[in-house]
Amino acid sequence: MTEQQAREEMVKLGASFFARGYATGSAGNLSLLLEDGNLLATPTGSCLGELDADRLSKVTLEGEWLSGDKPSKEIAFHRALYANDPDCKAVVHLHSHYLTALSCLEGLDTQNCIRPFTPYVVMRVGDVPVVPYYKPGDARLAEDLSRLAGQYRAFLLANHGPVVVGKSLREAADNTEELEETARLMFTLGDRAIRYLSDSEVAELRSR
Ligand SMILES: O=C(O)[C@@H](O)C(=O)COP(=O)(O)O
Ligand SMILES: [Zn+2]
Repeated sequence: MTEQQAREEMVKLGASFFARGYATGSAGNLSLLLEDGNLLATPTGSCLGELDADRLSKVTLEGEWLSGDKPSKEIAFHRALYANDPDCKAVVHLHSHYLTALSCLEGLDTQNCIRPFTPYVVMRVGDVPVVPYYKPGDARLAEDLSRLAGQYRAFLLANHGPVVVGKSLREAADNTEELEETARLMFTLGDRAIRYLSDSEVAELRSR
């Protein structure tokens, strides 16, 4: 994919998230690894529904701002994921409604906050660890994600929202949506008794 195609893909997916209510206001940020080894990221304060392909931020993996508008305040945690996960080619962070609601609950299993009850989330994402609460932009988000990177495809920032990696921005976006729909199902099911997938059913999905 050329840099221009990557820019257009980011604009298109940002607009799609926004149009369907997965992103609101200026919350959330996206990034992807360009073929030249640099990162393309959404500018800080930008609305995902109104990104401008020519004003997207270009930064090095070391964090030097090369061109475009000032990068997201979360660029450090995006960089931490690329640096520590060779399969990570794109990152999506949203404040999507149900995952953010989930991130505010007490007593989450911090190793995996989404106990599997449908197959697709296991097949596409797997376990989702919880990163403790730090204020947005805090360097500790990058430190914690550095340690978890490479072992997981998605993370839930406590009292904040999801962070999802992918081999492409499209894959990261699709997986974010799958997680958001799973969180929505959790709230829909509420206190009803759920038949969770058994360990062997989960293992079968993981070994495909
Ligand atoms: O929650 C926050 O403030 C950030 O994590 C965020 O979602 C938007 O920050 P920018 O990417 O700097 O606009
Ligand atoms: Zn955020």
